[in-house]
Amino acid sequence: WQNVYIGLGSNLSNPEEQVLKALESLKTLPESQWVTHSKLYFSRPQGPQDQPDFVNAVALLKTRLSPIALLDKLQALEQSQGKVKKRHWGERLIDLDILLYGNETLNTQRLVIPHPFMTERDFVLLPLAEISPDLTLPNHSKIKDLISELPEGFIMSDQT
Ligand SMILES: CC1(C)Nc2nc(N)[nH]c(=O)c2N=C1O
Repeated sequence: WQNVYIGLGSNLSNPEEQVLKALESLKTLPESQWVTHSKLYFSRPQGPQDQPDFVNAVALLKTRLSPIALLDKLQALEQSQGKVKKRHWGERLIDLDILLYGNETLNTQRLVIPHPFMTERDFVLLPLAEISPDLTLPNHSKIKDLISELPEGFIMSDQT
């Protein structure tokens, strides 16, 4: 079994509900075991600012699915939830990203693991640190150190 961390994000159509719904559907993935999920984090958009605030979370599962098989399942979940992605880095109904897959690295057209932008995203690093404070990345960088090196924060609040 491999530990896999999934990043969730939404900023359309009641984002909190979209993230909670996606968390429930992650529990139904085949060949996988649900472990835990972070609180929900509310943040200003990173990148294009002309879009609504985001709700983000991170889930931890154990899976026997290969990275690509998992990606296919996550993309199917996004579609079934009604993923509406108008423009690149624009608003979206739900995003499910593979952040980490065990200690593996992958660089293919469809999938790059660890997620290429995760190290400069507080809305990924903070929920990750909440569920796995001592996590280190395949390149041996520690989540705690990455958090201390972050530029200004986007997080406004997390779910109390
Ligand atoms: C548009 C872009 C880059 N910015 C984001 N900004 C925040 N706060 N949360 C996200 O999930 C997110 N996702 C993105 O893809």
